[in-house]
Amino acid sequence: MTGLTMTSPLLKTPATGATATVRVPGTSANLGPGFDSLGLAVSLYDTLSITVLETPALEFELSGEGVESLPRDASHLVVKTMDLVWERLGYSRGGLRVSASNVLPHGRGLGSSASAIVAAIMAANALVAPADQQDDAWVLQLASELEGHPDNVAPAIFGAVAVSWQEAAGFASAKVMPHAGVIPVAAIPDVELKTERARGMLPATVPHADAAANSGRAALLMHALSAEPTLLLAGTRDYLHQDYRAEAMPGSAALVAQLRQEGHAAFISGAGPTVMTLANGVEEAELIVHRINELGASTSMPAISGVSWRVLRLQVDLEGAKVEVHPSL
Ligand SMILES: Nc1ncnc2c1ncn2[C@@H]1O[C@H](COP(=O)(O)OP(=O)(O)O)[C@@H](O)[C@H]1O
Ligand SMILES: N[C@@H](CCOP(=O)(O)O)C(=O)O
Repeated sequence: MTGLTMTSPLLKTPATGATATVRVPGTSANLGPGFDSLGLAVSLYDTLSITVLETPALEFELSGEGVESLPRDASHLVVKTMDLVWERLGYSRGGLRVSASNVLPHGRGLGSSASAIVAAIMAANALVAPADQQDDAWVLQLASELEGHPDNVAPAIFGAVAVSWQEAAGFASAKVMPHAGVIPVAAIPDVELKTERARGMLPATVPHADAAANSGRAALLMHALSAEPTLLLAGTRDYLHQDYRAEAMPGSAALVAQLRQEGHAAFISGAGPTVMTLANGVEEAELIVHRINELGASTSMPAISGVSWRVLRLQVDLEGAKVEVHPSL
């Protein structure tokens, strides 16, 4: 490691030889009625390691999701995001080795782009001189700006359940610990839906009655999630986005409807098409896993069985993204 050097009178460079490693959870946003504001972190993790090279090369060691399709140049989301961080902090990039082990599926509503942005910001921030490093509130602000909404990035940074909002001063978020009985079950279809496309399906305005009903459910959901999980089914009812997007994910819409009819708190995870269900305890979680597999195998509901589902019983991640630097700066 050669330490921090000056490339011009104005720009510093990150410490060559140092490696920052970030482990970042995936997230499930909206949780039904919390469009663009609520999200929770789940126990699926991407790992990103960035090494600052002495040469100007960009090297990529990618594995897992997106290995065939992600760019291997400065247009890679991680590199673009790190460049922006360093520009804002008065640094310039030289060469980098980007090693990414991607577990989060892309375009499925589990916040892969948000987690990649958070990991990149945290890695870039950890590689500048300690005096230039920024706090988590700064990370939240920049990540929300880049993602366009805070509901995925906040739980990816802080873990647990995040309630996020925006005002003149910027984005902010409160961390809420879930009741220990809450278990997320993800049903991930083998089809992708870009968040951008799903956002384009939303109307510019909604009826006041829907907005009012949605506010009540969002408030109820926070009580259900933190104190009374028997109310999760009522608390996860959404009026603002799921119906408008259903035609882009008919199998997911059918699965949500069927699980809710059977009494389980199912909703579209983020912009979809993953279906997330919040179980109240292990017994209900096992029942939900069994039931989704059964519906997927039965010919009686072709909208559901026409899709191939990967069903995962998860946990709520309580800690959020973690970064380590070797050797330490
Ligand atoms: N780990 C990653 N590294 C680089 N780019 C990523 C990564 N994860 C996601 N992306 C980019 O984000 C896109 C998916 O974003 P989006 O449509 O918002 O879906 P998601 O719900 O998974 O966030 C991918 O197609 C890819 O371009
Ligand atoms: N509130 C956003 C959430 C998008 O989440 P993602 O995991 O699909 O990126 C929306 O509903 O558009």
